[in-house]
Amino acid sequence: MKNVLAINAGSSSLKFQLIQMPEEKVSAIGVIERIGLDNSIFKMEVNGNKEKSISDIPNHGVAVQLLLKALTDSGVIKSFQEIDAVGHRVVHGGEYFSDSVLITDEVIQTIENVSELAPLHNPANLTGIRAFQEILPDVPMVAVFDTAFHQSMPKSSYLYSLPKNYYTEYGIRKYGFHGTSHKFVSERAAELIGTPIEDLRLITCHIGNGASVTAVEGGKSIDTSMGFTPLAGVTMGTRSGDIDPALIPYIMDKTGKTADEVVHVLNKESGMLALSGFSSDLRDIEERAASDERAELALTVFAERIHQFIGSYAAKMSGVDAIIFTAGVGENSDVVREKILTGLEFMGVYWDPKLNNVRGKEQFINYPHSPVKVIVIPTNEEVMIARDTVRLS
Ligand SMILES: Nc1ncnc2c1ncn2[C@@H]1O[C@H](COP(=O)(O)OP(=O)(O)O)[C@@H](O)[C@H]1O
Ligand SMILES: CC(=O)OP(=O)(O)O
Ligand SMILES: [Mg+2]
Repeated sequence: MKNVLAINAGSSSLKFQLIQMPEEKVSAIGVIERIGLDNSIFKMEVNGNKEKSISDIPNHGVAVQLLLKALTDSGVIKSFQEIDAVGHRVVHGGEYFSDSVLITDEVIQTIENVSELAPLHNPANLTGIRAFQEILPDVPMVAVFDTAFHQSMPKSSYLYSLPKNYYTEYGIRKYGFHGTSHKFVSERAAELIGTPIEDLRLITCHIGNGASVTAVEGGKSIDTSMGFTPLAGVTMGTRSGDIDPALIPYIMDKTGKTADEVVHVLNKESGMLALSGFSSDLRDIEERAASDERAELALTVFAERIHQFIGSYAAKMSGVDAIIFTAGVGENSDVVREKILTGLEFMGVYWDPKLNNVRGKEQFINYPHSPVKVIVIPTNEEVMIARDTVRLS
């Protein structure tokens, strides 16, 4: 048996799960938020017991120390020595990684080199890796990339229609993200359907705060809605998704903002937050939709973009065997799923409103006679991280 710690480090947060492998049993789960601010929050759940504490956690190094101390204090492990390996989510691996990898100095250098491509995510991931290296120098660590699963995309999907040297000199291309989740739910869908994944055409919809849709043919990602960065594709919580690129200089001109400031607006002040005018959180928006026109319109835009991607990927694969919904919204919102699926009957999608009334658990929501299956599958990026960590450490 091995104890694997799966880490998802953000700029101001650190999510963790301690997982017993190969049983895939979660022995502790938690999150540290507001790192670097005052009143940082530490939350952990062990065997159904929840604990929460507030203190100032100035950096990720201190957060890691606190996390390890909490794990030993709670008795899940007796000492740090019982942690056999640590797996880290790394958002951007560029074209260097088509699989997870054991972390070496060279790997860290490469992740650092591609940080420019994901300035919101990679530096935070690296901070997490370094903090663990310092405290657990002899424990093997593995990096699991959001981009890896999408490295199978053909050139025709990942090349932008731009001068060739932009790709060859600057690495400008579509990379795609949430790959760990798209891979997890496609493998699980094949198991549930009972058909080898090699024989399936799947469309996986990861709809959380960040959202992306992927075409998975024969178990491989062949196209995905996010792009060079996680800003592209469908409308998200605070991200615009696809817009006309000519808007950027136009907005700069009209508002006096710099390019960086406009990109910040597109990442943090757009999407559902901008459309609804009050929240990026889907629960808030659903609650008000009946009485608030802007909230209802936000829901419609959100669902319509995903609906269109499904049509486009079905065209690309000359058909689809199953559509999969996952992540916070995909797993929980029958309202959004209904809006996305309505009107897809022309391509053989027949879904049952009764079965669609489901939250947070695996369920087929199509009628038995539907040629296209529709499945809700809770994602589990952490267990994927733990599996790869065991395989590579
Ligand atoms: N029961 C629910 N009904 C509707 N939406 C939900 C529900 N639970 C969570 N969500 C939505 O899921 C989103 C967060 O998804 P999540 O996958 O946790 O995002 P991320 O990992 O990107 O932070 C939020 O918009 C939240 O409102
Ligand atoms: C890559 C990405 O968009 O991740 P998240 O949804 O966690 O923000
Ligand atoms: Mg997520």
